[in-house]
Amino acid sequence: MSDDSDNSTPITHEDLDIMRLNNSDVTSSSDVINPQATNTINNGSTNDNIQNSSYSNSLAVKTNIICSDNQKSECDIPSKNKNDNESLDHNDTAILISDDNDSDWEDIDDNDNDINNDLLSSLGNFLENINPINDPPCLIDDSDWKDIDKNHDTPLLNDGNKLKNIDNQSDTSVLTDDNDSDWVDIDDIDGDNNDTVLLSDGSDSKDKDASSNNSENNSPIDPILLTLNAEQARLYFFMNSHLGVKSFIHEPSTFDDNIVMYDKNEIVEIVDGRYIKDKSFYLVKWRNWSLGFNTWERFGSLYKAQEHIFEFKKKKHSSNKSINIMHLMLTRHIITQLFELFRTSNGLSLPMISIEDIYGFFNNLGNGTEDQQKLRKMSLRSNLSTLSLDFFRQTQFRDLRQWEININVFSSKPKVKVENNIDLEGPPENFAYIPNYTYDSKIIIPDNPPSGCICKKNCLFSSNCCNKLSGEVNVYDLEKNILVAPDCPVFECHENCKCIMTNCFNRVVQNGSKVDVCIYKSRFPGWASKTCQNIEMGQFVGICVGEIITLKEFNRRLQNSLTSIDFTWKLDFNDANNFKCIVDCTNYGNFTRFINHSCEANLSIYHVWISSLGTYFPHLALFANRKIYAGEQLTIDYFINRSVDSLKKSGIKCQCEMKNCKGYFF
Ligand SMILES: C[S@@+](CC[C@H](N)C(=O)[O-])C[C@H]1O[C@@H](n2cnc3c(N)ncnc32)[C@H](O)[C@@H]1O
Repeated sequence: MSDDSDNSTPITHEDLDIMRLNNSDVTSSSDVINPQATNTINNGSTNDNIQNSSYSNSLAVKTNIICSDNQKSECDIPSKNKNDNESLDHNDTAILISDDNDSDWEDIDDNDNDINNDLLSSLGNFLENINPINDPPCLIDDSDWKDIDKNHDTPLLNDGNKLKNIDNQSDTSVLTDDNDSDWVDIDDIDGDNNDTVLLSDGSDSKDKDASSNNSENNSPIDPILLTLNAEQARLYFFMNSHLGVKSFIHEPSTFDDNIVMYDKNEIVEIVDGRYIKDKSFYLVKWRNWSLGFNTWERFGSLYKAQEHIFEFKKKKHSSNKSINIMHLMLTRHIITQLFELFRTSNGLSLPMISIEDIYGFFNNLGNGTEDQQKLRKMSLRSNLSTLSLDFFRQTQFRDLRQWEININVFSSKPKVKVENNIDLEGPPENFAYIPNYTYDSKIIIPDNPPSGCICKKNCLFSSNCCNKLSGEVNVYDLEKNILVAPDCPVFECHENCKCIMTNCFNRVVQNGSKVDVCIYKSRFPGWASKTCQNIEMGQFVGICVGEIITLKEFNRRLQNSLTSIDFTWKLDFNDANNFKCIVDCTNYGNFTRFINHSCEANLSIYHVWISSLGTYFPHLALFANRKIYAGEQLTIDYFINRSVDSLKKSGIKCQCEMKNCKGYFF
């Protein structure tokens, strides 16, 4: 591999200046590419890879968990496939059924009666029994929350000490002032712990009957209910309507004696804020934690991060999205502990907790010694948090599973799996999986190459073949692995060649990749791609597809924050200053869009021409530059020609963790 090769690299900050200078009208380009538009529908693709939380039979909730805040383990090991022969049709409605040991996706509209009919009928009864007029909705909708920006809004606490126990006895609460943001005494002597009902006006209503009229009654039924299976719906309803559960949101964490106070440097920003019965909650985006770890935290926990709250209030962009009580049961601290505690090599394995068990806890909360009561409360809190996590985990599985099905509709082979055993994030938003380049009508790509080779057979050792343009007799070996270096252009045979298409040794990229891959969540840096099988050195792995856009369009997107240089590739070859188009993978792409950078990458980018010889429109094809083993993360060197000094300018730390890491990213 030549050091001075200038293979396609992501757009860099330096490039941006060049592009702005070069930003002449490129829309009239007559260069052409001919994407292989073979969108084969992959019926019956079953992907067993998405792991479900598997329940054990026992109620095995652990409390007093001592874990570090950082997740140490990362599940990069490819998960075991279950031997499930049953296929889901794309038209089938899939739901998740939990059984003793495992959870499988089942076809609920098949005829084989293998669904748990009791669950379905109880779901039916449950949904029928919700009377939108008389019954309270399951969700705490926005009417429960006040605008946090009013003048009487949360005053910031003056003194962190106030967050400690105020009477050195069993009280867990702190109170600050009359107006706002106060922690309620959860073990006060008047015994009204379970009395509090959350009302839209913020006032308490003691011992209110769940079915009586109140201001929540006019809220519509949350549509999420209609997407749940019976168990999920039962849990969802229980958690969001049980008065005892609601009262728990007033309590400081019972995992710890003291409130967990996060450091301001752990926080990127506050993205949302709500009031619930005079308590302030803020949705936090954590540094080095992905969106799947955004959590609602109480003001007290954010005491040391008040400047982020100021920033948030300045922006005043509180969203009106509904949240439910289960979100409030899951602080980052708790999610981290539960992930640490229940992680297996295949994902999370959460214990089975029934609603009846929870009732048992509630009924016995006041019994026994003080220590026993405290322990029960901690166990209850732990159980409620685990139930909440399991709920979100299951809805996450459903969403990821749907994404996986959608992806495989477009790829006949290989199968692309999707996995997230790291956090609660679902499929990336605003991203569509595509099998090939996409571009609008401004970009004209002729697809009829003027001439082809006249080889009689398979183009092996033929000095008159298209591959001669590459300067080599053979670009690919007998196994169809690449022989040349990345700085060598590759010209494959095409439709105007005389060779026998099925036997030709000079057609590899156009026939597609044979590698099964997995898009998965890694601890750092977010989504990634890995291989599910061994890959030979030189083997073709995939093409970087996305939207082909002009420089003008690219600049427009950049200015409007519609794209980022991190997700774009220049379509240049050996001339970084001479390119007309860019591949933007921000919103459209395939698994290559999730490939992270490594200073010792295992994939190299090649420029491959097939039906179009237009200079500016090569395919960006990825080939293995060494043997890659099943389960290994796939990586590209984004900055192959960049010096450490030029990378340093960005100040962004590279997270590839390789021995020869250049240290910086972009
Ligand atoms: C093409 S995307 C790769 C997928 C990305 N990890 C995600 O979650 O969508 C490139 C982005 O991933 C992150 N990234 C990839 N490799 C990295 C590395 N070695 N060090 C730090 N960040 C990296 C950066 O945020 C970069 O903007």
